Amino acid sequence: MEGHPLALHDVMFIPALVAQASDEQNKKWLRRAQRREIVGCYAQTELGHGSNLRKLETTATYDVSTQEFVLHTPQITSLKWWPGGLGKSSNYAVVVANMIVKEKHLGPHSFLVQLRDEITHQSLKGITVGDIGPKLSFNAIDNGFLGFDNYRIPRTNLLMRHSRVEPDGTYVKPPHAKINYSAMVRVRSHMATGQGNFLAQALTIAVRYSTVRRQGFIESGEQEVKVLDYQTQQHRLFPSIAKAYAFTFAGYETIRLYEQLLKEVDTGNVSLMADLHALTSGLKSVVTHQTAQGIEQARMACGGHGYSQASYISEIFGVAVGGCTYEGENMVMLLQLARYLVKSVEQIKAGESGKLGPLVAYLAVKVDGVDLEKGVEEYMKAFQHVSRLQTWKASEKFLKLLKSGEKREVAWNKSSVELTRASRLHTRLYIAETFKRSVQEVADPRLKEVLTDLLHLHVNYELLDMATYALEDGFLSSSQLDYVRDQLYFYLAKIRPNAVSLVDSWEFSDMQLRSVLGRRDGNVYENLVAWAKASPLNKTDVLPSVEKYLKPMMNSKL
Ligand SMILES: CCCCCCCC/C=C\CCCCCCC/C=C/C(=O)SCCNC(=O)CCNC(=O)[C@H](O)C(C)(C)COP(=O)(O)OP(=O)(O)OC[C@H]1O[C@@H](n2cnc3c(N)ncnc32)[C@H](O)[C@@H]1OP(=O)(O)O
Ligand SMILES: Cc1cc2nc3c(=O)[nH]c(=O)nc-3n(C[C@H](O)[C@H](O)[C@H](O)COP(=O)(O)OP(=O)(O)OC[C@H]3O[C@@H](n4cnc5c(N)ncnc54)[C@H](O)[C@@H]3O)c2cc1C
Repeated sequence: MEGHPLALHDVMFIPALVAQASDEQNKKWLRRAQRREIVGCYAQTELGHGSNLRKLETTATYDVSTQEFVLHTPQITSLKWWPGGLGKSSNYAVVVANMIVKEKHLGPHSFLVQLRDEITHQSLKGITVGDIGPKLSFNAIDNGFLGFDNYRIPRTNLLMRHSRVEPDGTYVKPPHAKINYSAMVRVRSHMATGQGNFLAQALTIAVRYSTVRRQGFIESGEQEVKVLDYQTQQHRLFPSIAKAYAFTFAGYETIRLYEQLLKEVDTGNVSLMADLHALTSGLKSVVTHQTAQGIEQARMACGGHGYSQASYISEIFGVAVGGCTYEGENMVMLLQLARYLVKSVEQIKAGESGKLGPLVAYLAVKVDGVDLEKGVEEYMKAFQHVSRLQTWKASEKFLKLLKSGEKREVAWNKSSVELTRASRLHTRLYIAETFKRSVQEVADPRLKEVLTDLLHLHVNYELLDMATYALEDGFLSSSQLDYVRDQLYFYLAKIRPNAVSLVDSWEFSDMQLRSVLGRRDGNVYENLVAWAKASPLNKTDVLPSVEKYLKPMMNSKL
């Protein structure tokens, strides 16, 4: 859970080679990387810039006389900073640098760069590399810094699957300007399943513990109740169980789309790139945020013992919450999706609704009202309505500011909170729709029934959470919201008997969970005592600090 120093080798280094190095280059590098003869990382972020890639400062200047690129770190803010596995483990890196050929700045490009000697592992001359120090979590990963002092690499170390620099310095452009961002798009495509998994771990711990923990009464005179029987506890945990399933289903879809994109790009078709970028930008942001919230609620649902490291939930939280920042800070990525939404609105206004992609076609179709009692399809229409309403409002705000003479960037900034709201609603619609589609496809009737309950819980919880938007223009009445609330409480109670099975079905082993509270056998109290006794502070009855500090204080006459 704390991460693995070679994680980025598998998660980004190899995928970057697969997607961006030419077949010829990969004959040399890929097999070696796959066999782990070389260990790599993905070095893009710098001390001064992470979000705004166009301002990366590391330069790769082509020297036509030697047919080499000269990598250089011009100032302190240009140091690579954060890449996982860079500090101590990697001897190679895919380095993203601003490429300069014949004095022309050609923007960020990826290079394979050797950092350390393959035998001694010592850093090479011209390279400064090290670890950035302890972090909130992920402390088994050596996130690192890296500087170049006019460090030379062969021309052929530019990853040349999509763009090239010929020996004479002729630049051959890629088929899409952002194709070099593919390693990030890949991780973003996988993040919904990855985060769903983190949320699932925390929920397994909290739900299991909530059936062991007895405290208080619902009806007087009986045995104290399992805390999972409280409606508030169910409300804290069950909507997140639904989300963990929903994120996993949505993630399967984005992984499939990414694989499709890879194949299409190889045949020169880059048409899916904009759609997938918009989709994964929004999904990564919403899923990481809701996962962090869900894990924190799971921790609190375990009361005092949730705060102990014996719960292990704090470590899961630390790792998962990193996802709000890495692979694009959430606000920045929500605004990427917002660009796509605003463009869609502009298309509709220009009478080109027919050209809209399937995920945004609903923006052009108005619905007057819904009958929620008819079922999930009507909820989908309600989600579409709130997303459409907010997307149009935010877009109109931006377009009006533009029309009034504001500069594009200023108008964008003044509309940005509203735009991020639109992106979230659009993404939550997508999650609900993929959840619905996935449940409909389940063949086993008993499984389908339980998952359908979770789906109903999800749509009621989500709609209630978006109620302000739905009430704003009178689309939903307050009596409809009362119906949504009643449904929500109905499904909380209906799911209760299946709650443990729903988390057990994720099949985490005790070794994976590392939680005293979430043990499969439920022997929480005995093991909490054993865990506490094993604490380093309990190795001796009297600590050295007693002689050193406590006694002088206690014996002092002052
Ligand atoms: C087996 C798989 C494993 C995966 C597991 C993951 C699950 C988690 C589980 C465990 C975790 C263990 C490991 C953790 C790993 C953590 C590793 C972390 C790594 C990193 O963080 S790497 C660094 C990531 N950095 C970023 O993400 C930077 C964010 N910034 C950007 O991406 C860009 O700067 C930008 C997109 C914000 C803006 O780019 P730019 O300035 O160049 O472009 P704009 O002017 O804004 O837009 C112009 C135009 O381009 C379009 N565009 C932008 N990007 C793309 C793209 N990628 N594809 C297609 N199109 C793109 C943009 O939409 C604009 O279009 P329009 O003009 O609007 O049409
Ligand atoms: C655990 C972890 C692992 C990482 N691993 C890697 C790795 O392997 N390789 C790698 O290269 N990098 C890695 N990173 C770096 C990571 O990708 C960046 O930190 C991330 O992209 C955010 O960029 P930043 O740090 O520049 O944030 P900043 O952009 O400085 O964000 C600060 C604030 O400014 C806001 N902001 C910035 N730009 C805008 C804008 N245009 N509009 C509105 N608000 C804005 C943000 O929303 C945020 O609130 C890792 C980071 C972490 C935490």
